Amino acid sequence: MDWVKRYYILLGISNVYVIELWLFLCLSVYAFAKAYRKQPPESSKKVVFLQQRDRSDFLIYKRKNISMKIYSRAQIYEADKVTVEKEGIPSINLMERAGGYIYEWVNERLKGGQVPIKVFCGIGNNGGDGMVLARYLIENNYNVTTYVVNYNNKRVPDFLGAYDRLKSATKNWPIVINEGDELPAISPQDIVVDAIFGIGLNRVVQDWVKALFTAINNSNAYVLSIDIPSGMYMDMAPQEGDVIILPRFTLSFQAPKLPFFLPDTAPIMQAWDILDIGLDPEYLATTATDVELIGKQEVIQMYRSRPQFAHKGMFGHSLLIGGSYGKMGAIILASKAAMRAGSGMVTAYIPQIGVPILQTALPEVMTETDNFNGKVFEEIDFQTKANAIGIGPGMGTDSKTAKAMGDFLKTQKNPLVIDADAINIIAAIPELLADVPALSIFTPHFGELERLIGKWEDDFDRLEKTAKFAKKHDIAIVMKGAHTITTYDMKLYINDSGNPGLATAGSGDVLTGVITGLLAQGYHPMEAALMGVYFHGRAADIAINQYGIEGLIASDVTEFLGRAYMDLFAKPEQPPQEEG
Ligand SMILES: NC(=O)C1=CN([C@@H]2O[C@H](COP(=O)(O)OP(=O)(O)OC[C@H]3O[C@@H](n4cnc5c(N)ncnc54)[C@H](OP(=O)(O)O)[C@@H]3O)[C@@H](O)[C@H]2O)[C@@H](O)CC1
Ligand SMILES: Nc1ncnc2c1ncn2[C@@H]1O[C@H](COP(=O)(O)OP(=O)(O)O)[C@@H](O)[C@H]1O
Ligand SMILES: [K+]
Repeated sequence: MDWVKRYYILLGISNVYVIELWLFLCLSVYAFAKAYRKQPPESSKKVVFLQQRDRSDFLIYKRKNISMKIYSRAQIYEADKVTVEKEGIPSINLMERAGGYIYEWVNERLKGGQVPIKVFCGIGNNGGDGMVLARYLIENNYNVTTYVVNYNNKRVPDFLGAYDRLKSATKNWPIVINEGDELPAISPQDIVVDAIFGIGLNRVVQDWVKALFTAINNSNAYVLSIDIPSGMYMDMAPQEGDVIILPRFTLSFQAPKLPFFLPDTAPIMQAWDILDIGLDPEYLATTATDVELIGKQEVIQMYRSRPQFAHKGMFGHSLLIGGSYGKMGAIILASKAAMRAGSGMVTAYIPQIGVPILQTALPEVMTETDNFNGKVFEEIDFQTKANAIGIGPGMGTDSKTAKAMGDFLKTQKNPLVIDADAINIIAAIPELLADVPALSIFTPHFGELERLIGKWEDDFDRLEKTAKFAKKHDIAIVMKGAHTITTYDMKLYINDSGNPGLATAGSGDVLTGVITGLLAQGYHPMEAALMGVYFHGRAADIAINQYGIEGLIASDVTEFLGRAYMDLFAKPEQPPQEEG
């Protein structure tokens, strides 16, 4: 190594050990500087993971202390704009931040593992996020191939900026895929990052891009979608022939998107999480949205605790009207649920034939009956001074009952809870709607809803038609199902609790009782509706720990209502402390 010696002599240093030490120090400084340059921005330490898996086969997500609004596309773009203006940063810095957060998320899980990662980027800002992620991965020695899916010649400036930064950081330049090119081979061992389309997708995707989506879906690779699965629209239902990327996981920025909760698209979302990318908190907090997610934090704000010297007269008298020969169980379920929801007193108004059944089943509940000895109601006339009335469970749609209900509605001024056959009667005789008190709460499942408002084309059409119907008649409509959505005054409230165990006979009757019981306690009808739906779902979420999803029956939900209340203020479980 003559050249090394000559170099030492040039520097006037003869002691070879000192030289080695000097070389070692230089190399260390260089390595440290290089490693430091690779770190994602400091702000990315604030990554917030909002959800976690409760069961591996069925996912129930929990959110941390964050109030969830569901923003429109225009509002997200505005949040973006306000954030960069307020922070005085170029918009590409926000993209860097978002890409840095995703990198952290991936790195925490892969810990440097050499799985082949294929990052597919579009040419918009979603593609830009993918480019930033790819650069961090490459700089940190992951095994990455980056692709540009060239579906449009309008490459946006921040995408181009991120593209240039990637090209100057590595010789490993992205492979551009154009229409007609052979699609890359994807193996089941790959990780695919889907940054092709984000919330900007606004029309049907070209066929060759659909073919790429299909290849990704058929590859069996682990797919991570950025912000929203490519091919899923933010504000409209999938169109005939659409292909949507099917991710194992979606990392969505700042807040969930509406299609994550709708029956046509939610099943695609195997699992998802929210990344807080630091959009302006003031804008997020003060912007009113048409859609909100209702979970524990929102319900805590509505909940009123009981004073020490409380007596039953302070918590209202619920009247549940329903039941018929063979269907007395429905009104029993509703009445008991009203008691468990905290109603001070409960009376069931039932046909005479049901009195012994109800009195045997529920000692706490009083009964009133009509003056006829039939199997169904022939009149609805009672003495009970009720604070809230729920009507419909098990009532039947006999013409005599329908006539009795019409007469009853004419006498009512306060909001009612209207369920099951009471909805069916109104759907069959729409003139009755004129006599329904303002702010009454209808609780239809999809079949009852269709009878009430007519057919719909898809989820978005259903939401719009239902919201308009509710607005026109000044009522609230609780669209029951997975992620029950309640609408009033053109706003939508998505429930965040519940599980498929609730798909069992009588669980809707329980919900009617819960909402009526809350209304009787003096909650505003919208509070009663939103809290009722939440508690009902939460009780079921707790109950399945004991009964399992298949084993859950409606009365179990009632039994666990108290636990759902207690859970409002339960401390979150602490993860086990690591030793050492
Ligand atoms: N605040 C945040 O949350 C932040 C969000 N960020 C990220 O930005 C993403 C949204 O980006 P984006 O607006 O550029 O849209 P993106 O989805 O990349 O699509 C690109 C363009 O494609 C076009 N286009 C639409 N449909 C088409 C079709 N079928 N076939 C062909 N072209 C079609 C359409 O343009 P058009 O042709 O209609 O003018 C569209 O603009 C967002 O999801 C998130 O990842 C972060 O970077 C920073 C903070
Ligand atoms: N897959 C599901 N996930 C969450 N909740 C569900 C699911 N299926 C049904 N539910 C809930 O269970 C209840 C069913 O009500 P309904 O169909 O009226 O039952 P029933 O007529 O038997 O009383 C509703 O509150 C609905 O939101
Ligand atoms: K995407």
